[in-house]
Amino acid sequence: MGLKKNLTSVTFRLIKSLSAGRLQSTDLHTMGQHDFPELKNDRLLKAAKGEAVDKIPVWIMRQAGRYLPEFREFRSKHDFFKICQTPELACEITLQPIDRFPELDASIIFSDILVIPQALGMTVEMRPGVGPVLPEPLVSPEDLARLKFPVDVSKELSYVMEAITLTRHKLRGRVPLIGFSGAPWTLMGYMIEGGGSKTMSKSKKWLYEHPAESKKLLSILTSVVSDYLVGQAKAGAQLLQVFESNAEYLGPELFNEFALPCIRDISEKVKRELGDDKVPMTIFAKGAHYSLEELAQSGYEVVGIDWTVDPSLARLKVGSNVTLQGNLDPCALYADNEQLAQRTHQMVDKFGKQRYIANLGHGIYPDMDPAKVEVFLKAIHSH
Ligand SMILES: Cc1c2[nH]c(c1CCC(=O)O)Cc1[nH]c(c(CCC(=O)O)c1C)Cc1[nH]c(c(CCC(=O)O)c1C)Cc1[nH]c(c(C)c1CCC(=O)O)C2
Repeated sequence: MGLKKNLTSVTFRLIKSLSAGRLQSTDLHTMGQHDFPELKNDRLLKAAKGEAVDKIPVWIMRQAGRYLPEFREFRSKHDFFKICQTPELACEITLQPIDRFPELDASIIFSDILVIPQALGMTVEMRPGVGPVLPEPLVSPEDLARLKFPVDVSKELSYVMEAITLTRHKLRGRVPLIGFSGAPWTLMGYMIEGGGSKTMSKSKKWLYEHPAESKKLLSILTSVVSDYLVGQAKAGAQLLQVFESNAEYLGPELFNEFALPCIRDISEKVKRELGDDKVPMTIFAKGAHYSLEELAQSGYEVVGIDWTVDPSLARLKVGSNVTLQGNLDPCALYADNEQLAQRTHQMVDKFGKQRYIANLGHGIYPDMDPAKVEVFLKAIHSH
């Protein structure tokens, strides 16, 4: 019943986009909610569920981005968040790496983790050469009153749901579509620091100085992130990845007290809400090598690891009930082709072919030669 209502409202918004001239009429014809094109490449989903695969599935974090000349060309004409907010622009960027690299086994919707602080009423700008800036960060717990909560994500972030539905159609079943969100602690960090930070000391200060208010903020974020992920799955995302990119600033104690409970709550809420329409979920907590055992027990089918973690040790820690994802050093793509292929093969040897999704250990760097991506992808598939 809830699902039906949600789908109807997504379709309604697509029709509104059409009448506003944002979509072509041909888009609407192919947009029946229950007739997505049949998936032709299900390696990613099979590996996530622990089923055998013919080849190791591979994709790349930040695969749609500045290392692609076609992205830079597109970006020179459009504002970053304008792309995120315009379904057909987000769709076009999502498809760029898929069109270029036939070896990719997954697409990830073009967006950003910082659309959540925006939905909560905060201003976020993407400044060239700087990265994201939140000009009015949360300074003290009184600032929590500034957040617009509760928030109806199906309204505030409807553009992401529309982009997902449109992209599922435009992919024509070539590969599955991944939806994503930032995890609460990582989002809290940006909201307090006002952007990136080398230490996260302002947001860590909150954890020590205002633990109850920190938990309140984290619980607001947990609720919004859960609704957001449910909405993405209903709109057509076939796997959901949660990015806890700032786990590296916490040690096991702070992580277990503040970040992990939210990560657990999110998988539980999302799975409960989706019921029979559940999709596999991935947790990527960058730098949380100290918590791999706990992460493997936190309700996610896939645990992503960064490049500092040895794959064999990670497997020992997580056991055999989860799929591992990762973890080539993004800088290994600067090596010559032969060395890159060799290092990629060594990595796969350590992970093994079962319950494994190949990726880099973090996002690809903007100055990377796209030809190196092809070497990496081919080395995975030829293994
Ligand atoms: C921490 C984080 C952010 N955003 C994201 C994370 C988690 C993953 C990670 O740890 O890298 C996630 C993200 N951001 C982007 C995607 C798109 C999908 C994809 O992976 O292809 C995804 C999955 C686009 C983007 N997000 C951003 C760009 C580049 C901005 C530009 O085009 O000017 C892209 C393509 C900007 C961004 N957005 C963010 C930062 C710190 C930056 C600046 C750093 C940088 O420039 O790479 C916040």
